[in-house]
Amino acid sequence: MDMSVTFGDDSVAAAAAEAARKLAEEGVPRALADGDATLWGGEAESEAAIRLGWLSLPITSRELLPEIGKLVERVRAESLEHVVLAGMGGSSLAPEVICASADVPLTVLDTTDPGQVRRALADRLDRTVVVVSSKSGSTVETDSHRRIYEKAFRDAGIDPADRIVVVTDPGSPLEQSAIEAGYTVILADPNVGGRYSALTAFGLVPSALAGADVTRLLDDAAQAREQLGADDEPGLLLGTAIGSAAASGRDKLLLDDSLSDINGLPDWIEQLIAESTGKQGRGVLPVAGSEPNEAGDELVAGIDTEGDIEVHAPLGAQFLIWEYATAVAGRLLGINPFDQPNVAESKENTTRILGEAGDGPLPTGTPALVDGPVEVYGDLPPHAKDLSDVLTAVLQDIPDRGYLAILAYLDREAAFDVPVPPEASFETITDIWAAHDPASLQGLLAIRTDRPVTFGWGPRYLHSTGQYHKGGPQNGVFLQITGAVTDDLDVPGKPYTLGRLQLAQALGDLDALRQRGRPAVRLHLTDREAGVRHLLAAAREV
Ligand SMILES: O=P(O)(O)OC[C@H]1O[C@H](O)[C@H](O)[C@@H](O)[C@@H]1O
Repeated sequence: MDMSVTFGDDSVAAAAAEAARKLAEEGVPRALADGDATLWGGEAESEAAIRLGWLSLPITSRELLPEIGKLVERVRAESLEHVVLAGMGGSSLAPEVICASADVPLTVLDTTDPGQVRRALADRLDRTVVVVSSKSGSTVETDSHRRIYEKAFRDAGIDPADRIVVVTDPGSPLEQSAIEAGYTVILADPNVGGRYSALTAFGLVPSALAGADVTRLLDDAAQAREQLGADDEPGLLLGTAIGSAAASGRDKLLLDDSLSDINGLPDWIEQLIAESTGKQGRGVLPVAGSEPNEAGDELVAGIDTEGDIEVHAPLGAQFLIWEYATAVAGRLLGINPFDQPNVAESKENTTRILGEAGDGPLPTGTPALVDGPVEVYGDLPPHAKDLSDVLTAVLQDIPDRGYLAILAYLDREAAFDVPVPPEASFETITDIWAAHDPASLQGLLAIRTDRPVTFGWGPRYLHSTGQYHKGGPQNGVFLQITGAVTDDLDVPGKPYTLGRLQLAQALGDLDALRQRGRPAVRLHLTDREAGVRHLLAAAREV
């Protein structure tokens, strides 16, 4: 099995080797492989002591395989072929990449967009099994999905207990309610944090149900594990490369997987790196979905692809290598790589906003400008007369060494619903999709600045890069996009609809960013499809 970290940039290689040599002198690689919780300082120790279980998962998770095997058999016997995963951040990013790489279908719900959830509900409900995954058991999005599916099943005369599988930590409120409801419950290893949980039940259960070979994943990870602790091991070199580059100012980590057979790993790495390092005004900004632009603060990590650093390994091994690397980089950066101290800020704001609004409208404020189907909220320069001016102003606002984050609280799949001509070539079809996809904004704005431009779907990013946005360096500029909801969805047992929760989440994060003095503009699409087209057209004019 090819498993290596190599370097396309000699200076990065030299700095990584030097940092690795120093760590080896201190005995760090071995100590980390053995699960030493003291490596990140006294303040981090108590958390680290219950967060290093990922080091042994390639072995310990094998114990889950018989239980998972039985579940897969039952689900197959009942012809439940549509696997839906409700889970945020660490509870869905790994299964998403595992299934995409294995080319098996998995519907991931990590959204509060009513349209996106409705689409999943409308798809083969009679043959759907839903995995409700939440480590804490209290994540609002996942709780909402569970409630919505329970009702949908009941309305269709299906017993939810036959269709809902819960993955959670022992003792969580979800474990309790799931047992009471008679659901199948698979418990995860509580000594592993969400973003390190790819090889726990959180990664394995939905992936196995969808048809991925999870034994192979553990086998590949086990091979990577055998090397941990050695002085020239891939995870150590990757971690020292990332940590030493960041210390010398190359703290934007561009993730390039364009030549890899692994599908979508950057989205998983993004959470791992952003939540682990982005705190105390420090951190490494992961950038997924963007071309290298050779800015001085950029470091390109290629996954089976050329880069300043290149990581070659099968997926199971990639997980472990990146986790070990992140723990190493955390030590070099002087941060605790196992907490996420600023994620809660936006959640608390959302709860407050919903509570204060009661039944009334949410506090959206008044638009500073309206351009066709797009309302603009935020402080704009006086000369801004239309959307192109707004985008220009936003780009000009990015400080030296800063970045732009586009945050879209929209339906991630809406672009694929746009009708295409029956005889259209694949190229034409992808062009049509791109013309309706809010994510196209990333590329359109990236070519107009030498600063990194990131793109995140809300509320998904709140559980990933959201930590870095708030806890990392004070150099981000934020462009949030929200949209009018035409067909909302009730959240059974809750006073809000999904659409109202989605908007409150956007407003909650906007508040958290502004409270920290981060420049943030919100664009609201009063007609989503027309709004996206208008926005992309405006970006082309910048
Ligand atoms: O698995 P859950 O407890 O539902 O948590 C899902 C996600 O929520 C939080 O926002 C954390 O910051 C993430 O690290 C975590 O992966």
